[in-house]
Amino acid sequence: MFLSSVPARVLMRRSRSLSPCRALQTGHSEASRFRHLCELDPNRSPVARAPRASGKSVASEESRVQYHQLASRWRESLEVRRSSWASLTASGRHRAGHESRSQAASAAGVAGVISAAALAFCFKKDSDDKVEALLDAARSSNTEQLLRLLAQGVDPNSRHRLGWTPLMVAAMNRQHNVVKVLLEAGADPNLGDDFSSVYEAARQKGVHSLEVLVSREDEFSNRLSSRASFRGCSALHYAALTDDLRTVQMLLDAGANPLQKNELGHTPLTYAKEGETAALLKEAQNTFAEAQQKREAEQRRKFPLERRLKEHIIGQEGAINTVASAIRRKENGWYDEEHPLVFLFLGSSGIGKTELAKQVARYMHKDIKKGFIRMDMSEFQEKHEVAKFIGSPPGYVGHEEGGQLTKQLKQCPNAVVLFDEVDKAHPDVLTIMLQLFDEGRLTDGKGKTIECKDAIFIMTSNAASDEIAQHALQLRQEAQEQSRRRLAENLDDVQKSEKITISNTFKEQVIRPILKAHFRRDEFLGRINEIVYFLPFCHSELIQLVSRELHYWAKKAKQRHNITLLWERPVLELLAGGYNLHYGARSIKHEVERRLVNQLAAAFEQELLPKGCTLRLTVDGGQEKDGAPALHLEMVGEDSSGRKLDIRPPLTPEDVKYAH
Ligand SMILES: Nc1ncnc2c1ncn2[C@@H]1O[C@H](COP(=O)(O)OP(=O)(O)OP(=O)(O)O)[C@@H](O)[C@H]1O
Repeated sequence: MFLSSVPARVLMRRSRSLSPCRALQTGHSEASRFRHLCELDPNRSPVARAPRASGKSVASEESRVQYHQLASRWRESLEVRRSSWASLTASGRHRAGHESRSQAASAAGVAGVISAAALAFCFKKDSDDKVEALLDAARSSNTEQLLRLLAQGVDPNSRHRLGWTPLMVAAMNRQHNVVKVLLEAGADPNLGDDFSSVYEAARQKGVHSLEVLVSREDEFSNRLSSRASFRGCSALHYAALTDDLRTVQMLLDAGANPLQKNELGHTPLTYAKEGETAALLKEAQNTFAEAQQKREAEQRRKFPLERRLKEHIIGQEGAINTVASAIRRKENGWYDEEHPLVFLFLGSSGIGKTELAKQVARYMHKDIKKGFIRMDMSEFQEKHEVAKFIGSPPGYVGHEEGGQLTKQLKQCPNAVVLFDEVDKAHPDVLTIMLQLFDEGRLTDGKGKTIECKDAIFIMTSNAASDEIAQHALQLRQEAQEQSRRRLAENLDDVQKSEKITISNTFKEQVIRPILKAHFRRDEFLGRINEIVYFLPFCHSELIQLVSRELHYWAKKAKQRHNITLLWERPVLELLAGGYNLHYGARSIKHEVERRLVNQLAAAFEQELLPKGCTLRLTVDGGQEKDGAPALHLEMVGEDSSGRKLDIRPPLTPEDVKYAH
């Protein structure tokens, strides 16, 4: 366990003379000098400076000695507490063994529990001790001990309780042999440090910052600033910090990524001094970037974006192909780098416009939270709401808050930005968007400009959705008629008949005038790279949607109640009948909830579903109130026979009578 409470007496002494907090406040306090910590800008080099030789350095040397004496005393007290715990559990184990022979069964049971807990504690303690020993060996360059522990199966990637790994320790302390042994044993050179700063770690672990400081200095390095943040630093960052060319080379040879950024967004090169190490890292960055580009291109070839998108989106093949082609042009450098990519997604509600935008963001960015910005444009219908969009100018209310769009774009200038229901936005907001699309930059209320030429802007609109839906239905009908005629000759054509394409004539003669009327400006439409059409679902797509929804509930039933759900094609057909053109996939979700999930919940409440049972969904001739065939739940027996569940409607006529 960690040092949990620093004795008050010690704390008082420390806080008067050695407090890191005081060092932080005064900057030039005795404490900060004696500890060699250069309290530099925490965003820049976190390496400690060498102590300055001054008249006061004698005093600071005394304090240093005093501090290390205190630290060793805490360490002793920690050891005492550890060993008393161990002896306590050991005696528990012994007593438990003794009692199980001589006392009653109940006592033996209790002792068994205690001994199991003690055993678990001992195992845990043993493995914690081994990790500690490994870290210790890495720091003190005890390769013999290191090899022995690794041979015993201690994970070379295990972490100190404050977050660093043995490889980081070795890199920071220039222990070349240790670095070599650890890399050979499978240590990952790209792991990032979980340790942030002394104060942050103390806050997170709920312990005194002094304890963290002692650990960091004694068990990692005493050459680092306590204020700087180290989260995300890899072994390569630490090797660059100490200007250790040999370790840098070894880590790079073992596959360390020189482009990896820590939490502050710095690569190892940021911390390297000008010279051989920096030159090596620069070269490695170029080589790594080239190799990475090749790998990504290979990945894209093997697993094209279209396929990735189709894993999440049912149907909408035309939309997926249009978007994927535009992104492919951008990724391969076949695009106009002066302008961001702009799409307009058209189609009725619930057919995958938002979902496609989200999937594009997921593909482009690992951090989907920052990489996907969603703006509901119905919130910007009034002229004065422009200020909410990009922030108010100085002197106006809310100036300090900044704008909703600009704030998020600043954090991720190449985000995927979704402008939902764009046709609802005020014309002044559209003017700002036009500037954004045209110039690829935006100036916020504070006069700061954000460059976002690499962003992808997606607008959605329900304008012309009825016309698109009707046109698509008509095309499908025509295609079906045609395939019916061909059916006798060629069966393969039946499936293909569901794929339709919106004609250019329809786009120009029907859609464009509607969009013009909505946006009232040609230049706005002219800045859109692709207008993407989302069509109503065809029958086979509805079946896929229903099937996906049923699998979702089947998984939940299994996980939560260990109930297995089975169904066959007629169930899919029945539920697909609940499709409503105006609500899209949402109507399928509602239909499944209404017909199936409601019944499951009622049966569960009436205790008709024992744990581990198997239920089959069936469709029978009986009709529900709306005239549709009824969906029933059958309990499946061991011989596969089915017994229909008699689920009472939640509100029976008797209930109604009593309610009155
Ligand atoms: N083509 C699709 N494939 C799979 N799921 C879909 C599809 N279309 C819609 N959904 C699901 O339906 C829900 C609503 O979809 P989405 O938010 O994309 O609708 P939308 O077209 O943006 O409509 P709205 O403008 O009403 O938001 C989501 O849960 C989504 O996963």
